[in-house]
Amino acid sequence: MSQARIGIIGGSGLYQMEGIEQARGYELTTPYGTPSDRIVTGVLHGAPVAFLARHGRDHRYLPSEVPYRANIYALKALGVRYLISISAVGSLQEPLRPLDMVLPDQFIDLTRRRDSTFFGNGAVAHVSMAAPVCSVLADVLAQAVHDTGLDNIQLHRGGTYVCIEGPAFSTYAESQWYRSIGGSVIGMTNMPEAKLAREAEMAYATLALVTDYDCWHPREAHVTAELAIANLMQNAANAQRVVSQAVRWLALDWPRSAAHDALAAGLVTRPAAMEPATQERLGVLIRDYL
Ligand SMILES: CSC[C@H]1O[C@H](OP(=O)(O)O)[C@H](O)[C@@H]1O
Ligand SMILES: Nc1ncnc2[nH]cnc12
Repeated sequence: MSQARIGIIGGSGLYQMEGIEQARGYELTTPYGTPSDRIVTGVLHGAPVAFLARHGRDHRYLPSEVPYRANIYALKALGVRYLISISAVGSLQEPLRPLDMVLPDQFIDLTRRRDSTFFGNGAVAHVSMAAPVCSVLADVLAQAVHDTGLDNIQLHRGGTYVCIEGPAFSTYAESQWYRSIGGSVIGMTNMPEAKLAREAEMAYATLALVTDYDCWHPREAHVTAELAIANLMQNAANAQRVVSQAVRWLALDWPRSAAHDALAAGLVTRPAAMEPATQERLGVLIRDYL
């Protein structure tokens, strides 16, 4: 199987990645089920990458239905160590305007019915999520936005992504509450994705594309899926240019990330003490600790 060190997960409106050479599709199955779609590996700007459409290329999975564990496991099996997530988000703060880009550095997980760990069944791990985004990867993305010279697009470094269960958008009262607890942007997918990426020891960062003002703003239209996807489409080409520049930077020196050793401090159960079936299920995730 080809090795891809950089993973790219495309969200709503971004179902394929332009410019991947020597492209090859993998239909994988994992101990955690089947990923959202085939994974396309190849070479982007000289770097080995793997692309996956989070909701499937025909957008068939609700945020609650996305097989997050299978997605991350399959990317890990392909060799991914850096994971760039691209997501449509609503803005919870006036200065974050539709068509702006945001690199969130925190998450508030308000999801309720998703599998958010690979562990369990005789294997315990508690990874740190104090700094859920890899700052090195976020720096690379920021540099890439700068290099790409997107003059009319503003980039905001940092901010808190509030992840709701969905699929309905928020009520006005909820939207105001998320603002009051410090939310910058809102979406439905980055949790548990970011937690699972940390368990899989991948450096994770989200390039968030603002599509709307959710429903709190006194003068702006309330979000609809149509509005969000239309605005995302306007920005999809820009996002692809940013990602393709970022992978070029990453491949220059493959920077180390604290996330690459997340299980060194997080894994509580010694792999030798795990049942063989549990060891096998965790597979590539604990390979370095056997
Ligand atoms: C179609 S708008 C709502 C939808 O878009 C975002 O998904 P993604 O992060 O995959 O771009 C949001 O979280 C919702 O799933
Ligand atoms: N307002 C919003 N709420 C949740 N997810 C979103 N994705 C894009 N806009 C959103």
